[in-house]
Amino acid sequence: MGKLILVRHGKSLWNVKNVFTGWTDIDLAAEGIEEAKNAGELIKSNLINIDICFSSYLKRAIRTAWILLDTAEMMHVDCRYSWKLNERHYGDWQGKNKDEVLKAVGEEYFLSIRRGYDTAPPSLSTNDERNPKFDPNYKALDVSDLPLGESLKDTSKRVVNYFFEAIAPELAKDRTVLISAHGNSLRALIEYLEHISSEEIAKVEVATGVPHMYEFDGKLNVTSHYQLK
Ligand SMILES: O=C(O)[C@H](O)COP(=O)(O)O
Repeated sequence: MGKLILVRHGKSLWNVKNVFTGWTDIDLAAEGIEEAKNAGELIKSNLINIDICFSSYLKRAIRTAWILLDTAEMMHVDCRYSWKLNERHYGDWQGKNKDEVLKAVGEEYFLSIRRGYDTAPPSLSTNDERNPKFDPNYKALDVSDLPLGESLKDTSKRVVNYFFEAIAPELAKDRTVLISAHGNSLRALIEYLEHISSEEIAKVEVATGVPHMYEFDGKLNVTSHYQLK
């Protein structure tokens, strides 16, 4: 079985401003570019050879993958992109400052959405300009597949589904796979891979730009996981 490397994109311009981002296509901040370079240096210094790369459709994850591969001198590596690795859709909270939302809705409700498992944020209305159906990047998709606001459970369904559809077959070919994605889409995958309960996943935070390595047995059970530092 191959190895899996998960990396959350480097800090974006909205991470720096503490704004809910979700599916909003915000680029890396200068600090995020440095984090992606650092992740690439770690891959190189640990003599890891990446065979294939997967990223979400969002430029902060795509650029992180490109910078990482460039720094690791592996720009030839094939990259595949899927909306199913996108960040959790943050519904009507997208574009809003996190501290202001917290103040407006109270801590309990805020945390039930931000770190709870099955509570979704307030949905976008179908005619909201932030609805992904208005974004040409998603024009090939069925509108009924496009979220207007997701819980972690909703996010987990599409991410884990994609893992089995596209990524597990590469691991089965003994390939070393890089996934560049997002705080919550990676929490959803980590919850699945490490058998973390839906209560315990609330405490799991994924730092930006830190490569997480996973090794497996022949049945795709995780045998070890560690962070490159
Ligand atoms: O979409 C976002 O705002 C971030 O990528 C993740 O946000 P969170 O840590 O507030 O869930």
